[in-house]
Amino acid sequence: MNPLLEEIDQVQRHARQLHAAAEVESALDLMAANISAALRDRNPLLLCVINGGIIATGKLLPRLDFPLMLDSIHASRYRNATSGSEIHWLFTPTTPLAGRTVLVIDDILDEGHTLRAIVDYCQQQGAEAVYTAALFDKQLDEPKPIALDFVGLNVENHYLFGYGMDYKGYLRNAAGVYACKEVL
Ligand SMILES: O=P(O)(O)OC[C@H]1O[C@H](OP(=O)(O)OP(=O)(O)O)[C@H](O)[C@@H]1O
Ligand code: HPA
Repeated sequence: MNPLLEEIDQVQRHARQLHAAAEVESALDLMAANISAALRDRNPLLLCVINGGIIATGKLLPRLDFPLMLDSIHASRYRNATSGSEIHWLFTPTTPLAGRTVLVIDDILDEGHTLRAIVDYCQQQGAEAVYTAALFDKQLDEPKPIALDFVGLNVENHYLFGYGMDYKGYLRNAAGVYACKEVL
């Protein structure tokens, strides 16, 4: 077998499930209700943070029954690795942000540098208000440079995969939240 696929298989087989799909789906329901209450009358522009935010965004959209627009932004800090470095901007939204209420949607807030940079970018583009949502907020001991307006679940401090979160580019499609076994 391809050595990377073999590693992915090992990681998946040794991983520990932290949250089952049903729990994440209930968290999405609650998140959508909170987003609706806050943004129903704001004609918001939703920004999906590619790649990780695709599942969170795709699952939230049909739960929101008010006028909204969708665009995306691609900022990557991990680039298929398990620790972050500098942010690479791969593309920015084509929809003008000036004067808009923007809701940035991602899979996970980890150290918070990616979301901080995206919010700064939206503000520099003249957005009137910028809200943030992530399906998961990793519980760290250190303070983060940004807090979420809408969050699904608080998650333990491990390297995770599933519901959009990847291990070396794979396992985003896992239907649950899994912690990789720590390599000591
Ligand atoms: O809070 P931080 O420590 O900045 O990490 C969170 C970011 O890291 C992941 O993206 P990644 O850079 O792995 O790109 P991806 O979306 O393609 O997975 C995730 O989707 C968030 O955007
Ligand atoms: O725990 C994580 N898993 C996957 N991608 C991530 N990006 C930041 N933290 C994580």
